[in-house]
Amino acid sequence: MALIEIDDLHVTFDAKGRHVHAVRGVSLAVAARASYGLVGESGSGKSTILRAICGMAPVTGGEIRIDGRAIPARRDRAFARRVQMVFQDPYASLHPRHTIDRTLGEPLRIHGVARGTERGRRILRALEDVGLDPAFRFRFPHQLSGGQRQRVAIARALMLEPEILLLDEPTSALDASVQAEALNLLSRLRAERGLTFLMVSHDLAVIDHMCDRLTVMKEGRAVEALDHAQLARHDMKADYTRELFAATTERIAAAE
Ligand SMILES: Nc1ncnc2c1ncn2[C@@H]1O[C@H](COP(=O)(O)OP(=O)(O)OP(=O)(O)O)[C@@H](O)[C@H]1O
Repeated sequence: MALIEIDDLHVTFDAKGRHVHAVRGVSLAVAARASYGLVGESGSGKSTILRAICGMAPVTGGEIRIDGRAIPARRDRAFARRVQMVFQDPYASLHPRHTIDRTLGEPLRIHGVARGTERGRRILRALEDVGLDPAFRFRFPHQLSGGQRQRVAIARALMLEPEILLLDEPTSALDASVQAEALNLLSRLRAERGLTFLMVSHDLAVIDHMCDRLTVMKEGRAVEALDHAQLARHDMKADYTRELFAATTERIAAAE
């Protein structure tokens, strides 16, 4: 059985008289310890799928299951301990007036795990795990580079030792070299901790590098699901996937 199962998911936003059917019957299954990608152009509904899993988007049809169980309508503490999300923009997702110590300590405090010196030890270990010097502990987000801030966001997501990370364009706000380092860090952490990733990117090259399986999204629908080997063989059925692949190959060739 897959760890994450999404079955005929629909998400519909009704805002200011506008009716947006953002996700239109998407199904997918993510095996435990796998890394699964969602790729597609802007507005295709990728982020909305991650938000729906976290209870941050209105599900109007279908079901999401984790370990065979429908996720609770109100995502409870137990859910937060299993599933965490990392957002694209670490500056927006970190509180500007909280030190890194406070940011990393917050999940522990809320969940009542590790107090006093043990909490401090966990914070230092979390910094080390994402390759940040202990000196960063009492700094503020504006004193860090974009790559360092995203490492803090990753560390925060891992504080409660979740099984699943939902990654929404986790590196697209970063420069190319910093992006590669952050992707390598995520891959290493996944291997070391046996994490399961569901990762969104508009960049097929990123998804190809990171994921063993992917779904291509367009206008709220899943166009096609492929595994790594099919992608390598260019074994794709949909014209849209082929176009996306050709555009990525051209971009990489132009950059080299
Ligand atoms: N809170 C919201 N209220 C109204 N419409 C929304 C909301 N969030 C997303 N949408 C709409 O849902 C559609 C899918 O958006 P979504 O952010 O999931 O796309 P995406 O593929 O992740 O693209 P991007 O990379 O640009 O975020 C878009 O048309 C978007 O405008």
